[in-house]
Amino acid sequence: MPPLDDNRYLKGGPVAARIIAEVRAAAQQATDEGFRPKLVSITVGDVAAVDVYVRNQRAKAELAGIDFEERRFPAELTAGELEAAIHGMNADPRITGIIIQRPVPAHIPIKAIQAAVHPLKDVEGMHPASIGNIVYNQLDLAPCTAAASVELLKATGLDLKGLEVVVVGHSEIVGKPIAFLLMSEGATVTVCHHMTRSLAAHARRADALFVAVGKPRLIKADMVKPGAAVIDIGINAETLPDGSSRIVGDVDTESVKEVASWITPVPGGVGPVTVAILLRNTMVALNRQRAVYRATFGTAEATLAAE
Ligand SMILES: NC(=O)C1=CN([C@@H]2O[C@H](COP(=O)(O)OP(=O)(O)OC[C@H]3O[C@@H](n4cnc5c(N)ncnc54)[C@H](OP(=O)(O)O)[C@@H]3O)[C@@H](O)[C@H]2O)C=CC1
Ligand SMILES: Nc1nc(=O)c2c([nH]1)NC[C@@H]1CN(c3ccc(C(=O)N[C@@H](CCC(=O)O)C(=O)O)cc3)C=[N+]21
Repeated sequence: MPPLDDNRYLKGGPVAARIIAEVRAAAQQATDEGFRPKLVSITVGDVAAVDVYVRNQRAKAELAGIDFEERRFPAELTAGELEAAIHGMNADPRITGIIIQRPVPAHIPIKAIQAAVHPLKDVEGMHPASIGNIVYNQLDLAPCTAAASVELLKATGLDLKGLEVVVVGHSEIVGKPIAFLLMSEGATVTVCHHMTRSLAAHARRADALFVAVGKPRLIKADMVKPGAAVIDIGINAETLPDGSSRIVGDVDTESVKEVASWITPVPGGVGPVTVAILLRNTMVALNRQRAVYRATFGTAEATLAAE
């Protein structure tokens, strides 16, 4: 197997740019028709892991023509206060999408908070009703990182039907939805986690390996099948001996790139596509809200014309 050359790096930039261009056209059209998309990001407390994400959300939303507002709450906020703020946003017609940045402080029950977001404004697909849609093979609004990871695998041109895929990590927001999305596409999916007996034995069977654990260099070259596609979802801050810090993934890219046929770099891989999918989801949510307006206020003729 030849070592990976430069164009086998599965870069997120071009995939993200294509998605953002599509979102931009859709946002422009919706705005012209009187439905301006607006995404609100909720952060509770100071979380370094969220800062990069929110900064990129703001920058790309601006590029796509989507209004963006960041609402930062103090770490002492109670769950009740946060729920009340979310209910206010649900009822505000100017706000068309809401994302709750994770993690939130331990005293706030994240599941209850995600369920407080109205499903029609749930741009991250984390409301139980939204995540349930994925089980029913309705895939147009999936959790952003999971959808981004699958989008990158598709960019290899590999046929997902019958593809042997291993997902390492089974969190609700990343690993599990990846497994469901891939099952819907016809892949044969194995999910590994911290109790898996031989991670290496499973990982080595994979034609496509997804890694979402949060442990730098967990996946080494001897755990990867020659010619596989490796999607590295990890975003870990690493401090260098000189005191500076950088972002690394969960895969030992230096060694794995000698074995794999495709590998997503960190940074520059899944991250930028995650942001693009969030904006695409914002338009999916807006279109669902418009369908409700049409169904509620449209005359029969107008409803037919819009279809
Ligand atoms: N690129 C992006 O857009 C995003 C990147 N991330 C990054 O992805 C990574 C994972 O995030 P997230 O899913 O939220 O993290 P979680 O901590 O919620 O989940 C980690 C998962 O890894 C599993 N795990 C832990 N140790 C091992 C091990 N030794 N072998 C196999 N599995 C193990 C855990 O299993 P168990 O529960 O059984 O312990 C758990 O399912 C992080 O680095 C995060 O920063 C996250 C969101 C977005
Ligand atoms: N509800 C919720 N959903 C998330 O998806 C979520 C979250 N909370 N909390 C934090 C983590 C982390 N995360 C990132 C996404 C993109 C980049 C990103 O764009 N990274 C770029 C830029 C890196 C840089 O500028 O240094 C890259 O990897 O190339 C980073 C981090 C999403 N997360």
